[in-house]
Amino acid sequence: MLAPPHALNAAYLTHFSAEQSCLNIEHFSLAYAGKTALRELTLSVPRHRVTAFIGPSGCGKSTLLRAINRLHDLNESATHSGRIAFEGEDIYADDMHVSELRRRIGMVFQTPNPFPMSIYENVAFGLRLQKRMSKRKRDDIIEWALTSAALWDEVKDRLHKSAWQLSGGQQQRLVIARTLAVQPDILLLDEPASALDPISTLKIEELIRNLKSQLTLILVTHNMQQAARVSDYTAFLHDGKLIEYGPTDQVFTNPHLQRTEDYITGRMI
Ligand SMILES: Nc1ncnc2c1ncn2[C@@H]1O[C@H](COP(=O)(O)OP(=O)(O)OP(=O)(O)O)[C@@H](O)[C@H]1O
Repeated sequence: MLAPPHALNAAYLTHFSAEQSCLNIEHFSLAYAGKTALRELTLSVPRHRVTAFIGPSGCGKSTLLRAINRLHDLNESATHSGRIAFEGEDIYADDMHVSELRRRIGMVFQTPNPFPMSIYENVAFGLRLQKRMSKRKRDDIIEWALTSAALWDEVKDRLHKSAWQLSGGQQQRLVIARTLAVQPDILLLDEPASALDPISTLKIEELIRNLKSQLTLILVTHNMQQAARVSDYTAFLHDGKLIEYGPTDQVFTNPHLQRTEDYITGRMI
């Protein structure tokens, strides 16, 4: 059991201790071509929990998620200050191994993006980098990843068929399986169900709830019901700032701040 969060720096900004959290964002700011997108964010993310980032369009949710995965590295206009520490290590340190960081912190995007290859090869993709792995071991991991992504039963008889023959919802679960196969510690999900039908969306939500026994999840969503259904903690961002952060039940039923309530009840879009 996770101990209750402690050391609140303000009643509406929950803070987790170093033992409770795997990711610590400290005074992190980011600008695109000098235009500020994130302002002095300080936030810690608890292990084996689902944390939702919510807020109006343009508030910086995806920018923050991409910063955690160092996806701004190739964008010369993006500049940042402050620190993001993963298990105590500064992810922007000069000696950080970025591909290893991205193995340990996987990311799934809004639109399913399976590679143009078979279902099996999609999940095997990251494992092929580990040259010494036997086929038997690789097959076991592929079955485990597809089972964890709640897809195994639907694809076990057609593993060598093209991934593009799957439905959109199945493709998104395949992408999650591909990410899980390399055994990340954190899974970042950027509106993973927004392109899917309601039934596929519910499957992804169930999957998210089940996966937290294995890893830590961070979910960006526009869908308030989805955040309420799947997350344990919710961070509300507005205009690049962290406004309120706390247990999802509390943020949704009894928020501390009027601005949070206005957003959750649809009075602020
Ligand atoms: N690559 C980029 N170059 C320049 N500005 C960007 C870039 N990406 C995002 N922005 C700007 O940064 C701000 C935050 O955008 P971001 O996409 O992170 O917000 P968001 O909360 O995820 O929005 P949405 O919910 O609409 O996806 C916005 O003003 C956006 O226009």
